[in-house]
Amino acid sequence: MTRGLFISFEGIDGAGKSTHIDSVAALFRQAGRAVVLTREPGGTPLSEKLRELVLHEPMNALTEALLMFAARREHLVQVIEPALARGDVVLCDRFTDATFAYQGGGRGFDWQVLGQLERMVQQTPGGMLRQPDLTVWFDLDPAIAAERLASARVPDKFESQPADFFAAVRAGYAQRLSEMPKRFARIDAAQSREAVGADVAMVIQPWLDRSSV
Ligand SMILES: Nc1ncnc2c1ncn2[C@@H]1O[C@H](COP(=O)(O)OP(=O)(O)O)[C@@H](O)[C@H]1O
Ligand SMILES: Cc1cn([C@H]2C[C@H](O)[C@@H](COP(=O)(O)OP(=O)(O)O)O2)c(=O)[nH]c1=O
Repeated sequence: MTRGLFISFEGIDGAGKSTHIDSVAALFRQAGRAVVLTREPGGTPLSEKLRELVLHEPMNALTEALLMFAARREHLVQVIEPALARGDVVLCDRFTDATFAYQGGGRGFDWQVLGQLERMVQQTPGGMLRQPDLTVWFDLDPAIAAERLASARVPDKFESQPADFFAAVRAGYAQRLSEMPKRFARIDAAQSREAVGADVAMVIQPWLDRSSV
């Protein structure tokens, strides 16, 4: 049976993730794979309710971190683990690196405590720590992301944060990459849409090759 594949997409708000995820899904479908396209916070009816709360209500930093992990636990148990067990490709718009980057880097919440929650929440049925096989990080200067977003949409709780918040979020992503370099692919998201798309296709290619054997 084909092995399941778990890919997450990360970056500060406005870095370009949503622009490219559908084309990655199309590439895997062309290679004959079943694709589950999902997102965090969210991905199940309960987790989507938690998303509404966490993106729109002011709250304490620990409450925010716990709600992110509560939504993630449901998402893992109800959607991600069953899909991987079937051998599907799971493409997830944000996963735990976002919690380290936003709640850890951006809000300054304790990194070690996030690590403890990660180990508790992401334990697989077989007792392993579930992590994405590949994390595509759209790395972008917050000033460029802010310019792109200004004309694009009404900001939510995080998107309306000041530039130094996003500089800290970006540093949080860089820290995660330095801790787990093997699963990360950093994309220079300041390039044109076409160039970013080509880089994304390049980092996906080895996983597509494995899909067609
Ligand atoms: N490479 C790019 N150059 C210029 N604008 C871009 C680029 N990639 C995406 N955008 C635009 O920037 C905005 C944010 O992109 P989006 O994909 O929604 O970001 P994210 O999902 O990471 O928040 C959108 O209006 C999108 O059309
Ligand atoms: C998954 C996750 C997201 N977030 C934040 C990042 C984003 O600002 C917001 C929602 O992400 P996203 O789905 O990228 O928003 P949009 O659909 O508007 O592009 O939640 C966290 O703070 N911690 C987390 O663990």
